[in-house]
Amino acid sequence: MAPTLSTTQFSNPAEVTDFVVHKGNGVKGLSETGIKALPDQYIQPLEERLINKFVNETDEAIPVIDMSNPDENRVAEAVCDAAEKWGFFQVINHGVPLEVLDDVKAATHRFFNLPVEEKCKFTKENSLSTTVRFGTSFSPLAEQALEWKDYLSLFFVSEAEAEQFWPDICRNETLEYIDKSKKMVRKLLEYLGKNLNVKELDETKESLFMGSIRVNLNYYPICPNPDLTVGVGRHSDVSSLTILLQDQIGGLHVRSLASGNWVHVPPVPGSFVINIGDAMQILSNGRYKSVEHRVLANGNNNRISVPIFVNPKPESVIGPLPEVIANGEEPIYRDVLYSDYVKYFFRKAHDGKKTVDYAKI
Ligand SMILES: COc1cc(/C=C/C(=O)SCCNC(=O)CCNC(=O)[C@H](O)C(C)(C)COP(=O)(O)OP(=O)(O)OC[C@H]2O[C@@H](n3cnc4c(N)ncnc43)[C@H](O)[C@@H]2OP(=O)(O)O)ccc1O
Ligand SMILES: O=C(O)CCC(=O)C(=O)O
Ligand SMILES: [Fe+2]
Repeated sequence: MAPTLSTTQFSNPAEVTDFVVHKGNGVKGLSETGIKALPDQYIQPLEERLINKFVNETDEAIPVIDMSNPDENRVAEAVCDAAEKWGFFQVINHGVPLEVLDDVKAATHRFFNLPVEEKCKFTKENSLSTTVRFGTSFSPLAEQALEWKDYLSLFFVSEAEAEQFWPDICRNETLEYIDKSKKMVRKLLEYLGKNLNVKELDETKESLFMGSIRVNLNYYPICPNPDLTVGVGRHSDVSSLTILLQDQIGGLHVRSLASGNWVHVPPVPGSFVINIGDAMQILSNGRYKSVEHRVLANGNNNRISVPIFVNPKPESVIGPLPEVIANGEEPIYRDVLYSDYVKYFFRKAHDGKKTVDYAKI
């Protein structure tokens, strides 16, 4: 007979929520109890789970771009083309030392392997800074069905602030990861900007495109019934650009704009997955696409990923760039305060591409 919740240490779903969300054990703690059946609150509606029906592993793949190609115009063209047609691509030979990537992955494992009392120092309730937050799922109080993921979210204010508030066990590696990725991020934004008639990344444009940085350390533990739930539900990022480091396990899927199929993003050692976020979609007046993506849960392996969300400053007003509108295009988005946009995103469950409607005219 299949095990049920009543055959585990939990006698009802509320006890599970208390253990995972309120006591801070996360889904990692739940997975490590040896739980054999997925608790009810993790069961996603059918339409959110039937991913395999729409996955096309062979015909479609997001572009892989070699950033070391000496023909820089070709690289820029490939980046802009992928941003318009896919909203997603992978980069190899990007100049970020592989050691930095290995170190931040190891630091992620170290953080999640801390005892629960240590991790709990960084929950929303306990954290000494609003820039540091350890949590689970996405927005547990707003969600009908929870997601099988724990995270540590770190908003960069300054080295001194990080020194004071970020967890010791992963601070230096995360700061180094941000620092060493900046050159690549600037290059990508320069390519994307030029194609929108933005001549240079001056102070104003820098603040709009890359005025704030958030890094999440994501942990997806082994799941008892991966087909019934998700690691991360369908969403688009609210960033301008996301730089994602994933390990070798796989599970990230992207919605193809051409076919509507879900396309797997295969792990490529030493690469980054790059995606356009909502802020860039809005700034480019819809030219670059912020595309739906999701992460499957996994029944055999723990998985980690480390996205850097490159964002406008919270106090920036974002709307279609004057350089884009100058060509006579009708703006399809209004001006919105970026922090309002992000709050709107965080206060509801993942809902595919609906956040961007907040800024639609
Ligand atoms: C977690 O799983 C995720 C996350 C993601 C993330 C994708 C992204 O694209 S993240 C990039 C977001 N951009 C920025 O952070 C830069 C701009 N930042 C800001 O404007 C502000 O820092 C702020 C995020 C709006 C927070 O401002 P603050 O004044 O402190 O507002 P609060 O009232 O504290 O928060 C508002 C609301 O959001 C919730 N929240 C805040 N931070 C986080 C966080 N890091 N993770 C999850 N939720 C967060 C907070 O709880 C508040 O909601 P309440 O209901 O509690 O009021 C993609 C996919 C994922 O699965
Ligand atoms: O873990 C992944 O591969 C993607 C995570 C993600 O989409 C996010 O954190 O926004
Ligand atoms: Fe995402």
